[in-house]
Amino acid sequence: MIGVIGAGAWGTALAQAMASNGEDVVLWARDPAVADTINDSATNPAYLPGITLSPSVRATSRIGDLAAAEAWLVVTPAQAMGEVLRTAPAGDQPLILCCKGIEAGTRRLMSEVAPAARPRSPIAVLSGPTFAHEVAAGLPTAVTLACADPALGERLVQRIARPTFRPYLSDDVVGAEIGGAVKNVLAIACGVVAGARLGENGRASLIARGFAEMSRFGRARGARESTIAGLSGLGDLVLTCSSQRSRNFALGFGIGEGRTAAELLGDRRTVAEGAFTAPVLRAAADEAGIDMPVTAAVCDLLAGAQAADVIRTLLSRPLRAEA
Ligand SMILES: NC(=O)c1ccc[n+]([C@@H]2O[C@H](COP(=O)([O-])OP(=O)(O)OC[C@H]3O[C@@H](n4cnc5c(N)ncnc54)[C@H](O)[C@@H]3O)[C@@H](O)[C@H]2O)c1
Ligand SMILES: O=P(O)(O)OC[C@H](O)CO
Repeated sequence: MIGVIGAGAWGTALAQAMASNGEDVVLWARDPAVADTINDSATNPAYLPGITLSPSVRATSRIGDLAAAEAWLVVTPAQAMGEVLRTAPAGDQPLILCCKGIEAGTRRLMSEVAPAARPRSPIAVLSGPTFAHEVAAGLPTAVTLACADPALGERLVQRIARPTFRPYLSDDVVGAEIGGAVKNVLAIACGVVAGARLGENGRASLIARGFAEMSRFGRARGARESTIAGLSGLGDLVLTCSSQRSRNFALGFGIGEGRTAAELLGDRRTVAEGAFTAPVLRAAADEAGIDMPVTAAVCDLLAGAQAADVIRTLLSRPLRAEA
């Protein structure tokens, strides 16, 4: 049996993907009403409308019910992960961390938060181009499964692979996490370009310059170039920077159209992780002397700056060599 912690869009989709071969899945929802609805109707209309869940997905709001699962997929918002893991039942199950973000305040990656909350559990990171609805519908994708222990990583890859869900093994945990966290910030920027009707050229340029930022930050934190250029980095960056289905892109789109970040975030029920990651990323980059102008621009927009002013500032930076 596999446990899934968090019954939002991605947790529910992963539960469905894991259950697609009849595997028993226990899915923890913070809200008892969400767990009841999943068990009563085999749907999660609040977070993943239009998907009928397999009968082998059983939801619970009692986190102790996860004790019997042999591994846990951890799929809470990044800012809540440490707190949720501290309330989970004792044990040494491997944790597959699926949240994409950096903890505010501590500036820790999820792979640093989890062992502090749960020292006996080994960890892996799952990240890549994965819109929840597509994965739940059985459409194909490939992801990075990063684990420092190659034997455990291989075991987990075999355990979670499904015909249309292909994990590629890596030992670069930090690299996999940085791609997932940074692309959310860059997706907000690309959404602004689209919302402000600045054209496809501008969006493609921003993806490439954003990728340069992701690479610089990754290098400084010890990530491998090949990971940043892989599924969890470039793969997810391209996906999230290209579609209104991305919550981060949609947030940026609204800002580009002239609405304020505060107003857009106030309207949200679901998480746009880039809004939390951007200020932490900017602070970490500033401290380390890493140039991240797109990230800084996103922070200014989230703080209420006018899109037109921020775009003008970005475009008037001194010309420089590309590399
Ligand atoms: N949706 C996707 O397509 C997708 C794909 C890959 C990764 N992710 C990542 O997975 C993580 C979860 O995203 P999601 O799409 O499931 O989010 P979501 O907004 O759909 O759902 C968030 C879930 O977390 C719960 N929650 C909110 N605050 C909480 C708290 N303080 N403690 C515990 N639970 C809390 C909510 O009740 C909800 O069940 C994010 O880090 C996201 O970046 C999402
Ligand atoms: O909807 P977003 O922007 O949170 O993106 C979802 C996934 O991370 C895409 O891989």
